[in-house]
Amino acid sequence: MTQSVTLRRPDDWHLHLRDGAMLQAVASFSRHFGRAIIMPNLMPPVVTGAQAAAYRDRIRAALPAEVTLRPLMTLYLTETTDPADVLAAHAQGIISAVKLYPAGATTNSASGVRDFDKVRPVLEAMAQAGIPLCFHGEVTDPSVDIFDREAVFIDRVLEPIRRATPGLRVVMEHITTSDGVDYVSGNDDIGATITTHHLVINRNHILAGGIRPHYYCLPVAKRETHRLALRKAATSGDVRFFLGTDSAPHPDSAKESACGCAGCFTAPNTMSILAQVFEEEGAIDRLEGFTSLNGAAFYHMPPNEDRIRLIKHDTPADYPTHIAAGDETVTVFDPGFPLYWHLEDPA
Ligand SMILES: NC(=O)N[C@@H](CC(=O)O)C(=O)O
Ligand SMILES: [Zn+2]
Ligand SMILES: [Zn+2]
Repeated sequence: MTQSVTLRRPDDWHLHLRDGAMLQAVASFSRHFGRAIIMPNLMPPVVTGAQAAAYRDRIRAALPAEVTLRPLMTLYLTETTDPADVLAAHAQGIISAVKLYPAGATTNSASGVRDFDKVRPVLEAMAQAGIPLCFHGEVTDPSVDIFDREAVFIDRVLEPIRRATPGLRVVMEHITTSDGVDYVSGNDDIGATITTHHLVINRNHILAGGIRPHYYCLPVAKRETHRLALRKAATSGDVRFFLGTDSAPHPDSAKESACGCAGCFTAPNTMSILAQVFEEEGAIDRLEGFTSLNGAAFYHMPPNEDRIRLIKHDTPADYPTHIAAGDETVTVFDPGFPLYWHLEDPA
């Protein structure tokens, strides 16, 4: 008997599409999504409404005509961001959210925030206008162990900012710990994205039996208990948790290096992997909430009207192991198991 599941078209609430040749190479791998929150950590970053509008137009131009993916733009918050520009970009429908990177926390985050008091006026304006703030939730204090940086961020940064700015709606991006799950579950005005890869790998996958640069991302995958907590949260039906793939392509030459950069490229096979994960958890009926309903509700947008279908076959789906991007290659995330769920689009 063939198993199949029909979902409202999913959305990706955290996606890196990059720019230039990389954008051209990766954009259509996200074609099965209805909308995607586009991360602004380009070099240089997307900091003004005008830059966001120009980047949105480059993304649209990179997508084939038949692809319906709608890019939802974000601004990269800096200590000199002008609250009036944020409000205007939002009022004009150019941006859907603002992204806060603690300076130095992750790829292209050097222009991020060091002194959180400096961004208080912007955050207050955002709270008033109902503009969501997306956090890369890790402290950068070198004395904090890399595996503890998310938990420490909650206590030192997230909770104080939320207390000081009542009504600010925040998304804790790509949570990786049970601390993140517990914090989000116990609060209002907060949502969390969970990536595909953090539902699949723990830190052993990166480090045991040889170092695997294509499993290295930030926040770094944690121990198995945390992966299990993420799987439980994603499949729980709690509307605060939704999909943000954090698909983050890098050239293989930059990953397979003495100082390899962070990011997993999961756009091509994300939906097949998620169907497998949700099936394993006995929660295939909750996949739609996670991929297609909860995030839209958080962003106060209607769910997509059209549907996609996933069908379980006897033979694994055929995904590329690498794609070409200009003169470079990019490795596609390998979940380590065969993918029997095939995406059929449209239903
Ligand atoms: N997640 C990652 O490991 N990398 C992202 C940045 C980010 O989302 O933190 C990237 O831009 O490559
Ligand atoms: Zn991040
Ligand atoms: Zn990201």
